[in-house]
Amino acid sequence: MSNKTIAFIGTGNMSYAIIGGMIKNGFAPQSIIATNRNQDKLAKVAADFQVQTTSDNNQALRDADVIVLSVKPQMMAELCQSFIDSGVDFSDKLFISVAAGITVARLRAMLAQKVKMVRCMPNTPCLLGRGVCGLYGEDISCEEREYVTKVFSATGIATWVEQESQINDVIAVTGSSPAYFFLFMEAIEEKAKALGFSDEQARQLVQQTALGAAEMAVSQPDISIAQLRANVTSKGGTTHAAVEHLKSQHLHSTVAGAMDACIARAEEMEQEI
Ligand SMILES: NC(=O)C1=CN([C@@H]2O[C@H](COP(=O)(O)OP(=O)(O)OC[C@H]3O[C@@H](n4cnc5c(N)ncnc54)[C@H](O)[C@@H]3O)[C@@H](O)[C@H]2O)C=CC1
Ligand SMILES: O=C(O)[C@@H]1CCC=N1
Repeated sequence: MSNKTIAFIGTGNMSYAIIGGMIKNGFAPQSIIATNRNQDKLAKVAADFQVQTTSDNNQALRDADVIVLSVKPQMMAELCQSFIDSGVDFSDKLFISVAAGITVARLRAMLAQKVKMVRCMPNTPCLLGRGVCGLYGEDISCEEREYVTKVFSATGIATWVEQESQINDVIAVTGSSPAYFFLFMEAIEEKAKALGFSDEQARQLVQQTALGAAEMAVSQPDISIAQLRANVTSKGGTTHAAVEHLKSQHLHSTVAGAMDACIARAEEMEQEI
């Protein structure tokens, strides 16, 4: 299975990141096909990673053993219908969907076949090999599970969940959460500029601090994140004042509410799409 060809159908932000992680971690470019309707996007992925590219999804469907469905959820039904219309026999292919809010049952209905199916919930740091992917599979062999684990381990941490509903929890915890961190960084950057730092300084200061904080957590797994925060917080000092303000504004419940909203939206999409 590890010699298989894998095709990414709709290579936008997310698939570009997964392909980048795979290439960085030793997957052969010739074993990867990227498709897109947009020629500029195909040219970029070809130039950056030397993978095969085509705007012909049906050709990719025919040539690959593993098909990664990575268009926006709203485009999925149309894409699946085009596969059916192509006449290509895809009954024995392994499908992987990275789409939020579309269940295995719905994907199989769209493809009009009970295909082997994995749902994967990745995040964009896959590009750097620092991603997290939640995985859930139905009717896949041990060998296929191993292959999928190998692909997504190349992009960071890959973890299987037992229940499909847990994929929505993964979206809230890791799929969408890079955006929460970026939003926090944006807020600090904006205030740094208001305090008079240049755009370049503000960007450098915020990104280096975010990186440093993340590396502190990663390099000291025995120290809780709460303790790392406490270590910055001198009694009666400046950080204490800042943290108390954030707490008074209900930061924890705001974040929990955001994650609940994320899950609720995924559940809503499951009904809509
Ligand atoms: N961006 C993210 O952080 C994450 C995205 N996802 C999922 O990944 C999927 C893709 O999201 P993004 O990459 O952000 O979107 P995107 O819009 O960047 O990429 C989708 C690409 O598909 C292309 N496309 C659309 N229809 C096509 C067709 N019929 N044939 C060939 N190409 C076609 C578009 O030109 C576009 O470049 C979504 O289903 C989303 O739920 C999952 C986890 C994280
Ligand atoms: O916003 C979205 O719907 C996708 C899924 C997780 C991250 N981006």
